[in-house]
Amino acid sequence: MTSPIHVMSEIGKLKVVMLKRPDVEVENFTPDMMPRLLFDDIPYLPIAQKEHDNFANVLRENGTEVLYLEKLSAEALDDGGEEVKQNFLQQMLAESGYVAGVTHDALKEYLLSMSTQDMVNKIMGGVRKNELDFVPADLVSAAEENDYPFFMDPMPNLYFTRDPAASIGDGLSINHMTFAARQRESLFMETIIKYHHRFANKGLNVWRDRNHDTRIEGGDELVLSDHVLAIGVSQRTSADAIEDIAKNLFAKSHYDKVIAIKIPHNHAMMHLDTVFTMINKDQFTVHPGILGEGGHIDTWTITPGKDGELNLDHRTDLKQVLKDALNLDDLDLIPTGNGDPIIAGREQWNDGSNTLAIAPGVVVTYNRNYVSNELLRKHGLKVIDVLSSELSRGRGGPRCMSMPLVREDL
Ligand SMILES: NC(=[NH2+])NCCC[C@H](N)C(=O)O
Repeated sequence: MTSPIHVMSEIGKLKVVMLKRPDVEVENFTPDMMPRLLFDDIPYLPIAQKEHDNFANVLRENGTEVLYLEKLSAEALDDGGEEVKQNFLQQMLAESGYVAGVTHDALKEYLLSMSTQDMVNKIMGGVRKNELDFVPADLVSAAEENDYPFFMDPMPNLYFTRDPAASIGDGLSINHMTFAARQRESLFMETIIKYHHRFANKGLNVWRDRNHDTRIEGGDELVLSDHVLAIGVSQRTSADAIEDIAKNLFAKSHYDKVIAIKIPHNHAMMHLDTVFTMINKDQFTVHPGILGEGGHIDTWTITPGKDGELNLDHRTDLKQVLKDALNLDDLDLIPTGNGDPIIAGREQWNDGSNTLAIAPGVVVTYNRNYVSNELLRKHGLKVIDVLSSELSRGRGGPRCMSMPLVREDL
């Protein structure tokens, strides 16, 4: 039997993927909450959903089974039974700021009065104060800022299923994320892996769990082969988390090389996959803006050292580093926006480098990045472009919006 998670590359034919259909969480906030929630605009929900359904259909038409985070989460809680559901809720409330107390109790009662699916959707969508027939009378609540409309914030970034967890080999990392706006997200994946009948007790390896202080996100974790990973040192992933996961992988898996790639620490390029993705055995997209003079960039190739320690090799020629790690004679680095500074900047902002390979040389991209798409076609790739006007407002593209669970081996 194949493992429910099996991902040995970025490009093997995509067999099973997990998505999250955007719902009320992407519009249940005001402009002043946007920076904190990591959004630059508020999507128009009906169109965002249409676009997302288009994305899911494209994947299905190409032979991929599409699973949904929201559905798996509810099923996992039902599979786990009453105690699991109670514990999940306790943890979610604690991470939302309510370890105990009157508000905790009122929220718990409110959420438990719903079906499991409605409860999950409600937690994802956010709980407003005016939904509950309850005004907290304790000092903590009274002393707090009263105008804030939410008891529990919405989680608008959930449709970027790539980030809270990442499939690697026959296992995954469940991530401690950087910003508070996203930290609760990975609790859903932890619950699915532990209790959903499709995943529980199937020998899955958790290479690193969410109980850490150091930060890592799936947008930075790229599976280049069954031996090599690339991980971004970015706004969202810290060097110490990379060392930690490298040590675990070297000790327990067939992975023996991690290429750490340092990218600018900013919102436009928050993850490695916003500036660099693998799309074929010897082809990558790369945003020219991350390469310094002469095309150089800081990379550290990490390999197992003595007594569980790590060896580091610092190099700046990305192309050569990749060629060496993947045993390739040549390699095609395709620049976002064809290298034009205006187009590259604009199309990178709209996730023009954030391609999802669904087979070697076959990629799903946003249709709005037409210059980059045309260039990919010129380089021999099959490009399937999907609708993107509203989805792109969350600052993530097809790779961010998908968590591959099973890919065919190459
Ligand atoms: N893998 C990715 N590039 N994900 C994009 C995530 C975008 C999201 N708004 C965030 O800032 O977290």
